[in-house]
Amino acid sequence: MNHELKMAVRNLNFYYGKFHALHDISIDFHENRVTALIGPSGCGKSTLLRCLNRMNDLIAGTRVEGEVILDGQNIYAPGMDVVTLRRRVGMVFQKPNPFPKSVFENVAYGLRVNGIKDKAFIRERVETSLRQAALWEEVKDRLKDSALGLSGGQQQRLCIARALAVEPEVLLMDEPASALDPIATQKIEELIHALKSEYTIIIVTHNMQQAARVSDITAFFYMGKLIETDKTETLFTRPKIKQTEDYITGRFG
Ligand SMILES: Nc1ncnc2c1ncn2[C@@H]1O[C@H](COP(=O)(O)OP(=O)(O)OP(=O)(O)O)[C@@H](O)[C@H]1O
Repeated sequence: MNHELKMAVRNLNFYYGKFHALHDISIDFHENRVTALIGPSGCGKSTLLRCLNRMNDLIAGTRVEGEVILDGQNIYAPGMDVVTLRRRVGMVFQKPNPFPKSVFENVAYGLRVNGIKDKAFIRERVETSLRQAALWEEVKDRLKDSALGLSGGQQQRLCIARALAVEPEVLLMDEPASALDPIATQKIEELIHALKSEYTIIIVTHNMQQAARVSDITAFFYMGKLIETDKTETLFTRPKIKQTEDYITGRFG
């Protein structure tokens, strides 16, 4: 598989008002790799994830310094089209958040927002995305039913299908399985594994076993700082920094 550099964060500082939430973060994300961001609650994992598609722009009083480079282009440079950026860098949230619309319309939504009107194309994208999200077989006979009638695990796979429909290049996942039972969690983890052949995936997780299972690279954060990044196996078996070791052995956090 090709592991070209896809995104590079360079000397990123992030502030919520006066609160300095991320300190001088530099990290690379590669194609066809899953990178897990781990660390105790409040260490800045979700903040960093939201910096990668400028979701934090929506929060008043925030400020960013440094660069996030996507295919060689700084996403914070003036003139960057944020709608295009968010199409290229899709996001799945912690709690499944389908719209109160049909299964079909949930997946078609991003295409319609992007101005696509070709019905046959939309149908094809909806089916392909639902297949990629391993949900097609379960919903193919209920495409017109409300998405709110699906189980929590199905709703989360629907949200993944919705993110995939617009053909993103990078997929950001903020604790995508934390609201799900073990069987639904396993499905999401299998899905992440299958999707990495096509995407660059960055996942925030509280669950260290999950990070160990799904990711190739793990980054450990503590109090807004990136402490250590390594191959997942190395980070969990031979961490180089004491804080990482204390965290993964359960001595704090
Ligand atoms: N909208 C906001 N306004 C002000 N401060 C915020 C906001 N969102 C997050 N913070 C603060 O920024 C810091 C990092 O939060 P963030 O949510 O990124 O951490 P996290 O590592 O993802 O935590 P968790 O694992 O609990 O979700 C925390 O101190 C948090 O209180």
